[in-house]
Amino acid sequence: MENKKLLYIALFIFVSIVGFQIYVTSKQPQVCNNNGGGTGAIDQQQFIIETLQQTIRDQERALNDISKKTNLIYDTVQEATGAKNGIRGPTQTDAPYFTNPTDRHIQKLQIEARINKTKTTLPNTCFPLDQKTVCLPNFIVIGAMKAGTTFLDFYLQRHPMVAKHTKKELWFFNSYYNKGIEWYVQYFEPVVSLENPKLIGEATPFYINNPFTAARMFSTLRNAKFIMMMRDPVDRALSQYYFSLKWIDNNKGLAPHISYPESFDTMIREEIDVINTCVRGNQEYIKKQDEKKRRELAGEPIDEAAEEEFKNPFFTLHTNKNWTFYKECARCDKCFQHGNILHTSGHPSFGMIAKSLYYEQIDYWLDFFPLEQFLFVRYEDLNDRPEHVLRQVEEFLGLPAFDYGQFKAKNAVPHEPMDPELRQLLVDYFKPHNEKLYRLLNRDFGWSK
Ligand SMILES: Nc1ncnc2c1ncn2[C@@H]1O[C@H](COP(=O)(O)OS(=O)(=O)O)[C@@H](OP(=O)(O)O)[C@H]1O
Repeated sequence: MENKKLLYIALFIFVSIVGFQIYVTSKQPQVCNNNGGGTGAIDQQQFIIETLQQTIRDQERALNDISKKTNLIYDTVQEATGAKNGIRGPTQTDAPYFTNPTDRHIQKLQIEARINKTKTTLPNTCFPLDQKTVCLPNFIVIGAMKAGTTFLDFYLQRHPMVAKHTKKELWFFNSYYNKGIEWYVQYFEPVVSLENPKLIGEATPFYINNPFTAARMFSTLRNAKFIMMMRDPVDRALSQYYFSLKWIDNNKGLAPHISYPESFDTMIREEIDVINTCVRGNQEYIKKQDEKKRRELAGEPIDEAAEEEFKNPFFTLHTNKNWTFYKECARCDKCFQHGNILHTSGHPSFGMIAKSLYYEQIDYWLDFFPLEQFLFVRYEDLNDRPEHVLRQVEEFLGLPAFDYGQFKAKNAVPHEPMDPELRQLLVDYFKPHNEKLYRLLNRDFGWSK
C-alpha cells in the first residue's frame, strides 16, 4: 500500500515535469536558422519534438528506476522522515493526474506516433554551424564488410529523398571520432526542410565490429536507424581474403608496410588458433583477476611477476606475428574489451572469422539500441531479388518506393572457389554462432549447414 502511494507520488512528479517541459519548450526561441529561409517554424518544431522526446525518455527511465527501487526509496523516506522511529509518516501529496494506466499508455502512444512521423521526414539531429544548419545521419549501414554494402549505398544514393554524401565510408565512429562532429557533417549535403525532406546516411562496414562505435553512436545518433547486411559467414570470409589481395595491390604506395597475407587456408587456421587462445587467455585473465581481488581483500601479498604474466595472456604466444589483429590483442589486458567483439580493424585481411561472428557483434549493439532500430538484410537476396531488398530498406527508412532501373553488382572481386575440406571446417566453425543468431533474430538465414 505504502509502495503504491510512493509510486503515485513519482507519477505525479513525472507528469508535472513533462508538463513543465512542454510549457518551456513551447516558449523556446528558434534555434536552427536555415539558409533557404521559411523553415524556421519547422526547425522550432523539430527542436521541440526532440526536446520532448528526450525529456520523456529521461522521465520514463527515472520512473522505471523509481518503481524498481520503490522499496528502497520507501525505506529511505521513512528513515528521513523519522517514521521508522514512530515520529511521523511519509509526506502526503495530491493524487496523480493520470490514475488510469490505460490513459497514460494512450498518451504515450500518441506522442510516440508524432515523434516517429517526424523522424521519417526530418533528419535526426540538426544544429547551427557557420551560419548554416547541418544535420547528422538518420541511418547508417553498419556492416558487414563484403556483404553488399557498396551496392546498397550506391542505389540509395540515387533515391531522390536521400541526401548525397561525398564518400560511402566515413569511418567517423570507428577511426575519426576525435576529429569532431563538424568534420563529420561536412560530408553530407546540407538539408533540412519539410518541403524537400531528405534522409542522410552513410555506410561504413567496419562500424559493426569496432568495440567503441555502438557507445559513440548512442551518445550522438540515438534515434538513427541501422542497416546490417549479412552474408553466409563462410563466403564472406573468402570474399574478404581476395579483397585484401586486391587492396594491397592498389595501395602499395600508401601502405608499403602491409605485406601480402599467407594463403587463405593458413590465415583461417591461424585465426581459429588466435581466437581460441584469446578466449582461453581471457578466461584465465578473469580467473586471476578474481584471485587478485580475493587476495587484496584478505590482505595477502600479490605476486608481481605472476601478475605481469597474466596481464597479457596473448602476448607470450604471439609476439612474433606482425598482424595488427595480434598486436591489438597483445596490448590489451584482455582480448575482449567490450562484449564479445573481437576488435580486428587495421588491415584488410585481418579478422576474416571474427568479422563473420555476427551474433557476438549484434548482441553487443543490443546493449545500446532496441531491435526495432535495426534492419537485417540477407546478402543472398541481393543476387536473387535486389528490388525486394531495396523495398525492404525503403520501408524501414520510411522512404517512398523508387524505380532504380537495372541493378548491377558493385565491388565484385573475382576469386577461386574454396577447398571443400576447408569449407567444411568453416561451416562447422560457424554453425553454433549462426544458430545463436537465428534464435536472437528469430529468423533462419539459411546459410551453409
Ligand atoms: N547485386 C549483388 N548481388 C550479389 N553480390 C553482390 C551484389 N552487389 C555486390 N555484391 C558483392 O558484394 C561484395 C562486396 O561487398 P561490399 O561492397 O560490402 O564490400 S566492402 O566491405 O565495402 O569492401 C562483393 O562480393 P565478392 O565479389 O564475393 O567479393 C560483390 O560481388
